[in-house]
Amino acid sequence: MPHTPSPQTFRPAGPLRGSIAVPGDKSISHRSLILGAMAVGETRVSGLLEGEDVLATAAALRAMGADITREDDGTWHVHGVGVGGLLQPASAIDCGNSGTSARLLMGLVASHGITVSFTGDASLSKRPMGRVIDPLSLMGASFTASPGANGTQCFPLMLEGAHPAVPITYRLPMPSAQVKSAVLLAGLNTPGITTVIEPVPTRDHSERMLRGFGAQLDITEEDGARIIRLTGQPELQPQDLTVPGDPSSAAFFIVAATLVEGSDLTIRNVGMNPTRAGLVGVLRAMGADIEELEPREVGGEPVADLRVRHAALKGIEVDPAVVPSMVDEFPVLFVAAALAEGTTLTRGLDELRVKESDRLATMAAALEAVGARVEESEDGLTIHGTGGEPLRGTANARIKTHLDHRIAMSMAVAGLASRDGVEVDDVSPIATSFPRFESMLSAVTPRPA
Ligand SMILES: O=C(O)C1=C[C@@H](OP(=O)(O)O)[C@@H](O)[C@H](O)C1
Ligand SMILES: C=C(OP(=O)(O)O)C(=O)O
Repeated sequence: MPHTPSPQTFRPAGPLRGSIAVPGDKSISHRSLILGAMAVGETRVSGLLEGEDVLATAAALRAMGADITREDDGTWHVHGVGVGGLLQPASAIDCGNSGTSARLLMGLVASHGITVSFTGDASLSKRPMGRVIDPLSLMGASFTASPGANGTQCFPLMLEGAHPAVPITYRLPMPSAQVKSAVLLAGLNTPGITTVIEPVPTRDHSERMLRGFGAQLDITEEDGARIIRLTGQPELQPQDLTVPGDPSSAAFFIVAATLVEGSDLTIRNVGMNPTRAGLVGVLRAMGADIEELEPREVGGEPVADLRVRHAALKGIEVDPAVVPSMVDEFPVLFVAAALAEGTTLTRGLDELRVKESDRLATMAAALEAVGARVEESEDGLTIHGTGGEPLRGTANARIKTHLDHRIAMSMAVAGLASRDGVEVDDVSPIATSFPRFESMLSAVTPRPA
């Protein structure tokens, strides 16, 4: 079906005030459905993110035999097929815009004796799949992929799973939780021990949840690398799960409240897993006022309420070591940097070029279009901030979002801190990760009379 864009203008607004709870964590939501589908019996999930990406994972798992339903009270029930129990789907699995669905499901399927076609939207079809094809091929799966730009292997593709698959030891060539998780999920139905070596730690939700479902997972550290060993073919036990709020969704409100004068906003139930919470530390180093209230644990993950008050920001040099813990938050950090006093320098962001869009090029163009001063390098942006002066906004131009939800939401935040407002070309991709973003933003930002 051809995609019909929905343009939208985000205008300057008054202070953000009150209290909100952002929707469930996208990464944890995908994993709770996937591991629920691999358990025998009923897993119950509350707080699941009902965004298009997660719904694509649910539809895929249903097509392969899991029974997944939603109760009127918002609780999801997953009746799993057990490790090794996936069935051949009747038609292609459509992952939509979701890299996480694509790569995690490819891993899951790779050690089942089934053949599956995978498809996705125009954005997903440009993203590199060789990074999961390589290790999954070593495990015995075979692939017929579509050729992408510069010799990459892309969607649509056909995956013929291996049964039995071969356990491997795989050292991640790039910091990617999706690749790590794909290999571990393939390892579930593989006899013996599958090992992933992670030189740079990435989000660890898969590891936490695999243990929670009863898999045997040994994690050690050697020379700064994490070594994760999964014993194959466990019987996973169904769980009652609560998904914490998504720090990547909270990020837009954290930055918006920091930038708009007079703001005092509390964001409840935000996941604070150290492998995800890098943005809070970087914003604090820039001068942000973010208070952590009632730190606690929800569903095996650290969580807190965040009280964010307006503060003037200063540009900094962002340590490349924090990149994996805030990889999806850079687009909105760039907006914060554009309004800070002085220069913000970012490096080590090569992975941003292979997300829903090339987020370095897309954000450099978007910020320039609203009057910011930006220099793009191979692996980062250097941004010379206005020192708090509002950005000009889009005059007669529309920001190109390239089917990228994070660009649309980041530029919506830029609109709040602009003089003339910011018009983005398409807000529909926001529904992939944060369907209620616009209504929540309106609820906490009364328009100036
Ligand atoms: O594992 C996950 O749930 C995710 C991992 C990250 O991708 P990479 O593994 O490609 O870095 C992140 O950008 C994505 O939004 C979600
Ligand atoms: C990169 C993202 O997601 P995915 O890889 O699942 O498409 C994101 O949500 O920013």
